Amino acid sequence: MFRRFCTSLFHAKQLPFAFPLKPTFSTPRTLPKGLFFTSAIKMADTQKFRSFPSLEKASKPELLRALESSLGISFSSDSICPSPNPLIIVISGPSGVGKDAVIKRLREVRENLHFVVTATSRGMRPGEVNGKDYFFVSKDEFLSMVEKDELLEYALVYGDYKGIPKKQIRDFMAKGCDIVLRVDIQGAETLRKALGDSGVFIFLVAESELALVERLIDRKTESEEELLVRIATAREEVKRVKRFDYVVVNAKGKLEEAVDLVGSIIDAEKAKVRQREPMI
Ligand SMILES: Nc1ncnc2c1ncn2[C@@H]1O[C@H](COP(=O)(O)OP(=O)(O)OP(=O)(O)O)[C@@H](O)[C@H]1O
Repeated sequence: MFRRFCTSLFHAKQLPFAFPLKPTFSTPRTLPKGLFFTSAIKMADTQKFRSFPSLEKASKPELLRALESSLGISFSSDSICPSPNPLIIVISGPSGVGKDAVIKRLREVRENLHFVVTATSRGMRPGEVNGKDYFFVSKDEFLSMVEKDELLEYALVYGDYKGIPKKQIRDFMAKGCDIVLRVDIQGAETLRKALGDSGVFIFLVAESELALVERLIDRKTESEEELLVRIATAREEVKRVKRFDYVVVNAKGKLEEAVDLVGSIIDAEKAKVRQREPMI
């Protein structure tokens, strides 16, 4: 490996174009400047005046010291890439597709995610916990939050206000957490306007329309009328998939696969050279 490194550097001396003076991309995740270029220049000089310990006989620390001394630098054990930016992940999809189910499982299997608790003007129901299920506020308090631009997105749902507090997102992003927002398709569209490309938008779908309808029937939480509305709405909503970044199929009995794919999306976003930069 070391030999290959040296050989390519020696060739680089003869072929200067092999090492462009500037990286060909600019990105928030650039490698530390000078690491390779400085090494290349100094390394080329070293053969003139340094005798190197035998690669076969010298210990690794000896070789490291020799390399540092030859290159005139000391190797840093600091991370080569800066930490990735926190993500804002928006999970959306038609009613009954499994948003809650996916998020519940994601909560169990992944760390460092903050699942945003929505503020609502609706009264607390028995068993609900303030700050866990929702942040319960009065209608006046909610409207004052709207007035002060404290909500990233809000809507009037069946007579009650629901909204996403910006402060909560800011606070958890400052702690290095990724943020997960679970919203309906309309909410996702509003968030897209607010966040643009700085958010990661994931559209959950069932494997087929039939599967989605069966899931809604099995859930047994909707009246006949509600079922009809939800199915009609879902038909329209599926057409909006193009406005999302990713689509994840949550097929019957394959919740785990859907959750794994969401996890992989998060991992891939973390490895992106050009990181998203959420501004809230
Ligand atoms: N992969 C799956 N296979 C089988 N059943 C599933 C799967 N994912 C979710 N379900 C079930 O489908 C039903 C709907 O799921 P869930 O309530 O999570 O949907 P939702 O998208 O959050 O719905 P809504 O937007 O109406 O709240 C639930 O009974 C859930 O347990």
